[in-house]
Amino acid sequence: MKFKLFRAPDGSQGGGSAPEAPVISTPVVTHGAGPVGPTKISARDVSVFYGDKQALYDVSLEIPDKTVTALIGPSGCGKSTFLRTMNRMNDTISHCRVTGRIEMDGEDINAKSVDPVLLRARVGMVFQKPNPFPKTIYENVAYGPRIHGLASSKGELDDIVQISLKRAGLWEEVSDRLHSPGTGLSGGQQQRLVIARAIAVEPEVILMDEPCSALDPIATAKIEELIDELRERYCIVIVTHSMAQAARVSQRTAFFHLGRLVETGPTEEIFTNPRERRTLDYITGRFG
Ligand SMILES: Nc1ncnc2c1ncn2[C@@H]1O[C@H](COP(=O)(O)OP(=O)(O)OP(=O)(O)O)[C@@H](O)[C@H]1O
Repeated sequence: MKFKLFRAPDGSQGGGSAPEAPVISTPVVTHGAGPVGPTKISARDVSVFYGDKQALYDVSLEIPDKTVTALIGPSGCGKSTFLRTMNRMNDTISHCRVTGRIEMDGEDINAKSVDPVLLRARVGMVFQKPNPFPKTIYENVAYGPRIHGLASSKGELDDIVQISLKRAGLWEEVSDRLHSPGTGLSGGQQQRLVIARAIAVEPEVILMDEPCSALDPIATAKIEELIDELRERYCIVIVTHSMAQAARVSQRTAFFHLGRLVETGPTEEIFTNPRERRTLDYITGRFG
């Protein structure tokens, strides 16, 4: 599989001169050696505007299946904006306009025929702050399958709830209190509950927007382990401010700066031998 970094017609993506190798002397632990899947999502020349203000400029990026892709870059560079284009969450912001093309499995996700609610079931999202519904643990997970008609009986729904909680690594901790409020769980457990909720509607892609930033180191480690397990089954895209986290959990990394995609590639390469000076400066903490 060959991954391309498409450049804007004026060649402006990237910019700056390539740094000289070797660039980093400290060892970086990555899962980057594993194979990546075929392209799941393909973004071409995607620009996003909030009113008159342009937040993303001609971003073109191929996102592989069965792989964790990390989006990194300084605050305000457009990571979350780009993440939201992949399940049309930007549609919910009235002054937001998206141009360019985003395909999932070769289909234009912005086509008139695509129902955004169904798209968001296929492309689930996990936010920074765990946001369980004010319902029981069981109902948090059962809600989506029920409204999408995925279970034909109570028994089937019970199975979906159990499988989803197991895949999210939470079953052991909650199997004896499924009918207690989801909001009564710890922050890390709530985040895994939210992941179970996303999994329950059989998504193909899971978008994660800084999913560990509200969690302590132990809960963070559990979520990172879970992400590593989930990648066998799903296409995962994670926005993170933590270089260490990007290096630990992802196989591909895309570095954004000032609304542009500067560089993308295998995580190990981005962290040890980036092509662009700006990437090097960011990962070595010179800005951001
Ligand atoms: N709803 C919105 N309305 C107007 N401007 C917005 C909105 N959301 C984001 N922006 C602007 O778009 C730009 C990109 O923001 P975005 O949140 O995508 O960046 P980010 O890289 O995810 O930042 P952070 O790491 O701080 O979350 C910023 O200038 C931000 O102020």
